[in-house]
Amino acid sequence: MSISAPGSIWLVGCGNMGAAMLRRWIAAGIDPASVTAIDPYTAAVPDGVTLLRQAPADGAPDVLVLAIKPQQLGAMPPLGGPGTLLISILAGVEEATLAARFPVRAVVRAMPNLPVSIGKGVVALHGAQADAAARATADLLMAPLGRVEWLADEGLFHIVTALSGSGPGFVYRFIDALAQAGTALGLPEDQALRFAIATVEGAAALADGAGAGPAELADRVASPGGTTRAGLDVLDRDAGLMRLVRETLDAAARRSAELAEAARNA
Ligand SMILES: NC(=O)C1=CN([C@@H]2O[C@H](COP(=O)(O)OP(=O)(O)OC[C@H]3O[C@@H](n4cnc5c(N)ncnc54)[C@H](O)[C@@H]3O)[C@@H](O)[C@H]2O)C=CC1
Ligand SMILES: O=C(O)[C@@H]1CCC=N1
Repeated sequence: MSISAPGSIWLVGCGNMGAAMLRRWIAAGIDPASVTAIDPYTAAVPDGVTLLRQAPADGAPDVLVLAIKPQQLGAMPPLGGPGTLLISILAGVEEATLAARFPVRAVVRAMPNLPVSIGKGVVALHGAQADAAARATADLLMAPLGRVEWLADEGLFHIVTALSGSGPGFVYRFIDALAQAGTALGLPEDQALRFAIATVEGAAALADGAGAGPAELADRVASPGGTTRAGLDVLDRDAGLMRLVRETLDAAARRSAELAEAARNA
């Protein structure tokens, strides 16, 4: 997929996620000269991208992408102008909070996840006041990052942030657990990790477009009286895995709501 920049872009915060999105945009064909990264600490940006240690005192971009930590919002000057589209990836921080702080034309919230750096991320979008042009620009910028879907309701961001925003972190824990269990049972450590990663990658790829839900796919792996059923019986005992994952998402979603409240009061 090749795209051209929708005008000038200021990327405020070029850490893990900001840099991941930027790398993907450049790979997708956005002219690096159209991007200014603003970050007091980041080590480097891709060739051709302008790096500033603080935001310019005047001027405004066509698109302002906010990728700082939610806790850093209070220190932000009121960037943007009447023609600017603000896209924020800040966990929890609400559109109304952003609109009150930044004098922009439109606000779109986005919740990406780390695999956007290889174009296999998930990006959820919402913009209650965003017009068709703003939504089209957001779609254009997010398309190279992976699966992009608009949310029907801004309140759903807490759940999406827990599921797909934080989700890679939870999946990495599962991969680690698979690998460590394999190692504990006697496999060489590096081989156990390679097999765990390839198993999760292959299982996810197969589930996408398999025409069957994950429960049915699990049954297809589990031969009656076989090894998988013996293992699934452990995961399913007292709905153990289901409960653990539910509590995990609950905790993450609750934290998102706390971040929203803190930003409202910042
Ligand atoms: N890491 C992830 O997987 C995801 C993160 N997010 C959101 O992305 C945002 C950034 O998260 P990360 O990239 O993980 O954090 P990070 O700490 O890696 O990046 C934040 C960047 O902001 C810079 N920064 C600090 N103060 C600044 C200022 N005054 N002006 C400009 N830049 C400043 C820091 O130097 C750093 O490079 C957060 O709001 C988070 O909720 C959303 C989805 C996934
Ligand atoms: O942990 C966080 O707060 C951010 C938001 C989703 C993923 N990372």
